[in-house]
Amino acid sequence: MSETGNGRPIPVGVLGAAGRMGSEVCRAVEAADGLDLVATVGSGDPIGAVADAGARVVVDFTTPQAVLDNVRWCIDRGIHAVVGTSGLDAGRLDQVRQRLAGHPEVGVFVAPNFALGAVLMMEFAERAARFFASAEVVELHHPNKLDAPSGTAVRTAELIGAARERAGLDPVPDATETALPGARGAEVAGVHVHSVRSAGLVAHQEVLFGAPGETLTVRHDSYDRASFMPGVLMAVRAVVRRPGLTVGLGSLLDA
Ligand SMILES: NC(=O)C1=CN([C@@H]2O[C@H](COP(=O)(O)OP(=O)(O)OC[C@H]3O[C@@H](n4cnc5c(N)ncnc54)[C@H](OP(=O)(O)O)[C@@H]3O)[C@@H](O)[C@H]2O)C=CC1
Ligand SMILES: O=C(O)C1=N[C@H](C(=O)O)C[C@H](O)C1
Repeated sequence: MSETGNGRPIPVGVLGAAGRMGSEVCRAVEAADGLDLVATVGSGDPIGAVADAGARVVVDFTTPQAVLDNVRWCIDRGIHAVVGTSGLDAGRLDQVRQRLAGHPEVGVFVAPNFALGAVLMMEFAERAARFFASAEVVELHHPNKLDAPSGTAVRTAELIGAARERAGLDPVPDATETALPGARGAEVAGVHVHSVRSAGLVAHQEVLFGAPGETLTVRHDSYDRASFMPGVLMAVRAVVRRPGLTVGLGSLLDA
């Protein structure tokens, strides 16, 4: 099946190919109709291999430190990018937008979480936010994760914070006067975010809402990295038809 309209499959390169996510993405691309895995790049390899191999889309699952340079490199060479790596905060996304301005034909697709259930969990949390005085996010991950809080938790807190602001809610009630450092977690957009790291976990998040007499818990669990693959493949197929920056998988689910 042709994904490009030219009768040929989309050539795909993967950055971070030896990592937990990168290796899963390589297997998923190889097994997917209409996609062709043409280059796999690890931390010791030259990124130029993806251009040499003719990749039209690059998937990046590297590190928060490496990702921005990788994305800029792709944009400058007219290669579309699908980015799952965390660490592209609002300021860094602005830098991506600026770079794209000089390459209007290129698409960059960034999603803090490619699991469809996690996307829905964020949407449900955003919808619930205005009805509850209290909101806290607890994210739980495997102990090899480099960043805390997770990109998903930061994005969720931002969505909740914005919804609370639109609704004119007061700050979350909290009488804490003394606390050990970190006891109340990190604060993102006025929402407390707690990070748990434990062997046995993959990627999990709970959003706890509270109002007088009731609580609502919205929870998502990724038990296996296979959970991220349908979203990654969806983004790879979409990005060739979507110039500019797209953030989040939500827009694809409604298409
Ligand atoms: N959006 C989503 O749905 C998801 C996002 N993530 C995010 O993806 C990222 C990767 O996670 P994970 O796979 O668990 O991490 P890993 O550490 O398992 O993999 C990262 C890989 O990238 C390699 N690497 C580092 N720098 C470069 C570079 N400049 N070029 C090419 N390869 C490089 C590393 O090599 P080496 O080890 O030699 O340094 C490593 O093999 C994280 O930021 C994580 O938060 C994870 C899961 C889902
Ligand atoms: O490092 C991980 O594993 C994950 N990272 C992403 C994040 O930071 O939100 C997505 C998912 O939580 C898995």
